[in-house]
Amino acid sequence: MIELQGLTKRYGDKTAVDHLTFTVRPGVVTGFLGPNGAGKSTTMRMLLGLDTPTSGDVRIDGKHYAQLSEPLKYIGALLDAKAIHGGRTAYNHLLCLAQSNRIPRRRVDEVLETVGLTAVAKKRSKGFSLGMGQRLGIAGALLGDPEILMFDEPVNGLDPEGIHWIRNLMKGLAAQGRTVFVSSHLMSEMALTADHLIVIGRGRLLADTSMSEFIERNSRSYVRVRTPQREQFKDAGSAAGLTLVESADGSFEVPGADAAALGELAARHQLVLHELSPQRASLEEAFMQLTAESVEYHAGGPGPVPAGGPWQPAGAPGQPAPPLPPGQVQPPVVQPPQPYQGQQGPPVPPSPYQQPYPGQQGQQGPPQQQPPYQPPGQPQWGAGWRDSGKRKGR
Ligand SMILES: Nc1ncnc2c1ncn2[C@@H]1O[C@H](COP(=O)(O)OP(=O)(O)OP(=O)(O)O)[C@@H](O)[C@H]1O
Repeated sequence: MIELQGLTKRYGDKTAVDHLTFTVRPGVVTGFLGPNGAGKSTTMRMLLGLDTPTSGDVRIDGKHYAQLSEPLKYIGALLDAKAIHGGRTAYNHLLCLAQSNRIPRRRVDEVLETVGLTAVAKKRSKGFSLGMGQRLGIAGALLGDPEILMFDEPVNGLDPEGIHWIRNLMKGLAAQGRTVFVSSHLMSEMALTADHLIVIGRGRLLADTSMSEFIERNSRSYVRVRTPQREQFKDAGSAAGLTLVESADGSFEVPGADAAALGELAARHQLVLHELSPQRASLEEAFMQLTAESVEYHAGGPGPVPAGGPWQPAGAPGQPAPPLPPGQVQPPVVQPPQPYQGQQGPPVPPSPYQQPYPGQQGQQGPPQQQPPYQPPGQPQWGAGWRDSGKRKGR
């Protein structure tokens, strides 16, 4: 578990992290989102003791990072894939990490196999592509078989197969009851991976809620209707007290409507429908809606949220988001995460360790959104050396 209490970091006049209080719980993948410069990396650095908080506190399983002996056995992190000694081979890089935390040498081979880098283990990392560097960073995070894993933009530079692999890896680690905290700008990927979301903007907490609640609260749902009898449908809808918004493509958007009721309305008036589909915003749309006021670095051209566009915050249908006074942010949306699956959920699947990533040795990847690696009877790596008393400081 990771706990932040009033965590604040100032660099001169700049407040990078502003009184952040939240808890990252085990058993779920928690996504950490925010626009560029929101303070995600600074928060993660403070967690690992790489930056000192100006005020507030951050703890890992109740301890400060500096209090952990052999910290790789508690928390594994990938912050910057390029932050490695380029002259070292992948194997030696991991061996150095392992030896500094009294992790057995055989574990290096295991994590290299897990991330699919065995074939290049003896190559210097300075020749690695971005994706290979990411894999090496992930291997380092997994090295100590920690209960807490933290990844800053882990899919950066990974090919589609690699993205699929890391998604399943993270879900599998969470399903084992571990704490998985991951930042990403790839909203489509986050939507597939994270169960819970922490969203920050300009260093402040904007939301701490489940994925579904986040999308529901920060977007508007509607039903799309397409009919060749547009005028008759308009009349029938108006008579029923519905608001019909005509789209440029000729379809109607009916906010707050129930698709079944609309179908029955059309049937009563003997109207032909070519489409009747409930629409829900994507995570990306909900994210842009919530963080619109917090974006510091805009590209040229129109802003990130279409003014008066179809997506409006929940509770204000048909109205653009009201501007906030300077220096203020929306009150955070805070909802407790789902119960720890390790306690109340289905049995925890075996460790993914020792399984090469999909594509290695011609293996097929597991189906999307399924726990990834379920080799029956596969021993969980780490149990041996942990039980033999080598794990210190717990
Ligand atoms: N060492 C530093 N000195 C001064 N300012 C810093 C330092 N590190 C970060 N900042 C500033 O703090 C703010 C937060 O930066 P941070 O890198 O944590 O954001 P981020 O959410 O990780 O952004 P991105 O998504 O672009 O990686 C930014 O305005 C950044 O310029």
